[in-house]
Amino acid sequence: MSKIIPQMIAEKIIIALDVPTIEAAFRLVDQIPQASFWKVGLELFLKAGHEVLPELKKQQKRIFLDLKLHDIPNTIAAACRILADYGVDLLTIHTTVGRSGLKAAQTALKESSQRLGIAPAKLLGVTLLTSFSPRELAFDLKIPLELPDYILQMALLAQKSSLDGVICSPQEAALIRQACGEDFLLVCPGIRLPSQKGKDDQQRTMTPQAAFQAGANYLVIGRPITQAPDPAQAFQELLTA
Ligand SMILES: O=C(O)c1cc(=O)[nH]c(=O)n1[C@@H]1O[C@H](COP(=O)(O)O)[C@@H](O)[C@H]1O
Repeated sequence: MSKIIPQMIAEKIIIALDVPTIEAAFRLVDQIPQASFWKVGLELFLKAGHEVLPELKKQQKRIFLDLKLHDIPNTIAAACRILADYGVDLLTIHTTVGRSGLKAAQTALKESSQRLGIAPAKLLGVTLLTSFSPRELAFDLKIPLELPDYILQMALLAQKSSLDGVICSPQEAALIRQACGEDFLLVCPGIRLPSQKGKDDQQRTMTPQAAFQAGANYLVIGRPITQAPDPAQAFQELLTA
């Protein structure tokens, strides 16, 4: 029988609701009552964001709204003013929008939340998607930096632009933690057990334990839990492995 994971660890796991319907989303939420932090990404947001987000809040779940914004500063700021209404806990933007776009997003979020009298979402910059390999960075994107150095530069840009933290693979967490300090939030997708490695689009992965040891504050886990025959059991097993 698997061990029950301590609540303190369970609260640091964000489960990705990458499902196409509101019914499928709340089936998962009901199946794993110990999970308190859920991620709504593009798929579910586009289908039913205006229903899912208020319902998650009603159930007192914490919410990571992962829309990975990427646009010019004026458009991003306008989107952030609208998104602030949802009162989510975390929100993502691509760090490659650059310093003015990152600052515009953070300012718009803070001003709108203040107006609404709610805590602003913490804004996280996506450094480099965990589905990228070093080879793709060099040969497809033609970035003339080693992958860890590129990601470090993106994290430093996010920090200089007043973001609260970044999304990075756990493989880069220790490097970013050392450069950006203890208060900078590191949220890490790309979580796989050794037996699950190399079976899908995730390229830069680590186990949950190793990711926490590397300095991650939160882990984002999707398919290893949501596509398992028994999601609640998979949640327990992943964190006690
Ligand atoms: O921003 C994200 O959450 C994200 C960034 C990234 O670099 N890689 C990444 O996988 N994600 C998200 O994290 C989740 C990972 O899901 P699984 O690969 O199924 O565990 C997905 O919802 C992705 O959209």
